[in-house]
Amino acid sequence: MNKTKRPEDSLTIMNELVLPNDTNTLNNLMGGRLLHWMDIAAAISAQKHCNRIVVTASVDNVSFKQPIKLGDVITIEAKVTRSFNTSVEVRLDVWAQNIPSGTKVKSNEAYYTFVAVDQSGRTIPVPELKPETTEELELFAGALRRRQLRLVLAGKMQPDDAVELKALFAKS
Ligand SMILES: CC(=O)SCCNC(=O)CCNC(=O)[C@H](O)C(C)(C)COP(=O)(O)OP(=O)(O)OC[C@H]1O[C@@H](n2cnc3c(N)ncnc32)[C@H](O)[C@@H]1OP(=O)(O)O
Repeated sequence: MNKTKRPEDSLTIMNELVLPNDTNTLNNLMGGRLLHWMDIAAAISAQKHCNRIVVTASVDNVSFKQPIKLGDVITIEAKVTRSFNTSVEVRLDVWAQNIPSGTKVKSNEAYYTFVAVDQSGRTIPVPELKPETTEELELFAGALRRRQLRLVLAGKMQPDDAVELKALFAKS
């Protein structure tokens, strides 16, 4: 059976320079280009955890808080937060750095879900994840609720079965 992994084992850091071909007419990074880079970084991270081919199953809400400008350096950090049966959740943090002015701002956060598949596209089990730090334990706990929310929204889980998610809204 698959060996247990740590979140650190899947850490992936990707850098990209925003070039003219990546921007709109206001010289801002196109959202679709950033989502593409995020998908690649997250897929590499999921593959490091699974040691398998992975496919993107879903992308949670990604908000663009402020424009990223031409010439900025994008840093995308991706790490697996939790594994389930055949799927893993990957968290992404994105920063935009303007090297001449010395500024670096957090621009995006997101969660992507990947499913491990064999050469025929059949889903296969993934290794267990053992969180270690306080932050990793918090992300691990939250991953169960985020999974329930995305599966309910995708019509793949009955709301009544989303026990941990519903508990968030229960009156004490
Ligand atoms: C890196 C890339 O960009 S790859 C290219 C883009 N992605 C693709 O082409 C993927 C196309 N989609 C597929 O191949 C299929 O829908 C799959 C493999 C993702 C899921 O197949 P399904 O037949 O729905 O499989 P099934 O219902 O058995 O679920 C398998 C796993 O997917 C998860 N899953 C299915 N749909 C979703 C969803 N919308 N969101 C999150 N997880 C999902 C399930 O929870 C399950 O995880 P678990 O085994 O850990 O509990």
